[in-house]
Amino acid sequence: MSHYVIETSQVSKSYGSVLALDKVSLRVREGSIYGLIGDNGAGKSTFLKLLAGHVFCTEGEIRLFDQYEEKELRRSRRQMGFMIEQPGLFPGMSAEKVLEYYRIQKGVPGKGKTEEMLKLTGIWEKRKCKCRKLSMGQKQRLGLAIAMIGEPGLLVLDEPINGLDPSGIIEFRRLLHRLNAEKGITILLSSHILSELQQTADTFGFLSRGRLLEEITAEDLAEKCMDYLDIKVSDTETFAALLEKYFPEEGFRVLPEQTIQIAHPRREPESYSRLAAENGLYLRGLERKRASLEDYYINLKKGVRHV
Ligand SMILES: Nc1ncnc2c1ncn2[C@@H]1O[C@H](COP(=O)(O)OP(=O)(O)OP(=O)(O)O)[C@@H](O)[C@H]1O
Repeated sequence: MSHYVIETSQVSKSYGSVLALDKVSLRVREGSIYGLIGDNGAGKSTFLKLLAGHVFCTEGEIRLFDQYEEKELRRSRRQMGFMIEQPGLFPGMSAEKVLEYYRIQKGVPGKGKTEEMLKLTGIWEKRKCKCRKLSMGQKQRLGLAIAMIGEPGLLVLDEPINGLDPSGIIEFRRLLHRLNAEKGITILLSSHILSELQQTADTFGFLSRGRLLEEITAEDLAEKCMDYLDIKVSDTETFAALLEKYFPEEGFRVLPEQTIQIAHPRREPESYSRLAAENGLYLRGLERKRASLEDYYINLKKGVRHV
């Protein structure tokens, strides 16, 4: 049975007259990498700050590791690592000293932890470098090391890939996958870079204007963001039989108007038209349709239902 480390129920947050979050009920399964997707101002940071206890909700309930009372929530947060807003990186201090400062501040025993985290996050080589001289990517890594220093079971990262160059993004993504796979850490991260989240997360939550429009697993999303080929053919029954015989691994369904739809086609469109022509069938049309995560999100915001 799935166990959820984060569960919010009908959580709302207003800043004066601005309703930043509107009845958000969201669940993060233990062991997952959850991507919170939303445009600028959608409420992502506010949601993550609520989890961190930096701001409080005006309505609703938050559960962290099954706890919901304020005192217990504070205890739960000690099992969490946060990278929300830039952590205080003292410009004149070395990366190692800064991490050591946070280790002591968090009461984590053993100087060896600092070394371990510097190595784990890939900035060991830069440990003597002053923070002001670190690149953006190195600062992000140090930020992650700070979030990781208490060996949390759950990481909450707000736009962690912001400002990283393409290779930095790839490296950071690999690092997150490693932390998830090898250390079993659950990760909740936000981003407005959809294509990147698509490669990182296994579950998605779409936030728009403070409302959670949908939660969906990567599997279901892949199904809905489908890549398919619509083939209009003179005789669908015969063509279906040909597909079964010659291309048995293709998944297809027969639609109205003499159309056969192939999901995730494995061949180039010409292969299908050739199959039809060689067997005396007349091809009336062939159309490839693809929907990206971007398309999906845009349609979701417009209220378009996906089936
Ligand atoms: N401290 C604050 N005081 C007043 N309004 C705020 C405050 N913080 C956020 N807001 C408003 O709440 C809404 C949600 O903001 P939030 O920062 O949570 O969005 P976001 O999805 O993280 O956006 P971005 O991607 O731009 O960081 C916005 O309309 C914003 O202007």
